Amino acid sequence: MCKSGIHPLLQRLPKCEHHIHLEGALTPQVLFTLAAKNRIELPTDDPAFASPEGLVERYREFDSLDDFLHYYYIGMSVLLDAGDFETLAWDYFTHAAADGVAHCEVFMDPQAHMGRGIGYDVVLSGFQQARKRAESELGITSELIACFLRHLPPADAVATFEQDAVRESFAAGHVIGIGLDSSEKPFPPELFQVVYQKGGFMGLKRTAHAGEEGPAAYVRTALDTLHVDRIDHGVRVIEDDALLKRVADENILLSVCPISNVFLKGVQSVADLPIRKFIDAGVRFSINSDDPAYFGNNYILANYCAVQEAFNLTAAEWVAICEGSIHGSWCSQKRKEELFERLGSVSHPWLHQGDA
Ligand SMILES: Nc1ncnc2[nH]cnc12
Ligand SMILES: [Zn+2]
Repeated sequence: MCKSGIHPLLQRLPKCEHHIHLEGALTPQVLFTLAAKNRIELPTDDPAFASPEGLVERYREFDSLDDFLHYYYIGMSVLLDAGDFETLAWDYFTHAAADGVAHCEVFMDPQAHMGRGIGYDVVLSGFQQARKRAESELGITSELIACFLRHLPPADAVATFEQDAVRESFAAGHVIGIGLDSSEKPFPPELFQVVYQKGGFMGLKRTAHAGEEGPAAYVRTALDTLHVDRIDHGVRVIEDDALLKRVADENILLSVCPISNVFLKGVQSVADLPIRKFIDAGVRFSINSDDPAYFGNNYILANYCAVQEAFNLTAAEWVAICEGSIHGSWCSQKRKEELFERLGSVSHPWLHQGDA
């Protein structure tokens, strides 16, 4: 909870989350519980793995994206059966519900599981089970996005895309889009043109991490060569005026993750992010948690609060951010209309009483 007078509004806003890696919702507690259940031996040469508290401490001092990813990939080694994936996703959905998420579009990393012998169907069925339950018990709608890992060869992404189970999940609409994540700097987006072209032929939605640690130029090549509909992070677009204008003109949504950027040392503090500049330039963006279990257990509302404490936005500006998040979502038009209606009823009194 933040000290802002508009905290109750922030809590109640019907939020759309577009940038959350389900594997990044694996808390140290759940990690240890699943490791014990599945008899997975955690690394013995790293004292951080001695206890959940040790991991909590270690997660406070990541010095880069790659330092975090090292722990992220070890962490997911405890996920074996469909129930484990369901447990993980359900844990995220309950936090999301508490924070006022109405709709979310969640990432998964199939190659990271298939590469250690876990079937795509196992991963998918666990996540699907949790999604169904989230809709019926929590009223949260969701979509699933399969990310390709940019530290693996582009041919690996293509081979994964071509697997029958993967193609079937796209064709059936169980997975509506593709993304690109993992280590950014040495792996520019254009390396992955072939798999994105295949995604385009299948009518999939497309997004890619770009401009997190990598340069603004990666945002441009993601747009030009991968034909993405949105950009994950994208904060370094601020270094290129022409590109910033293009992102605004083309209504490209940036899925910004403020607390993640601080934990991974992209910026020193949330106040260093270009939030005010994005608003002034008419850039559409949403605010997201990225890997909440690794970044201080800060889910979406904590990210909204961190932005509010740094930028002291008005109620009208928050409503505009939420409107942009709904417009930029990949849900049905009918669902968007429901979300707009909820936003209108929540925001109405605030917009008429001015900012507290
Ligand atoms: N913030 C991030 N950037 C790139 N890849 C990721 N995978 C999980 N979180 C990520
Ligand atoms: Zn991410």
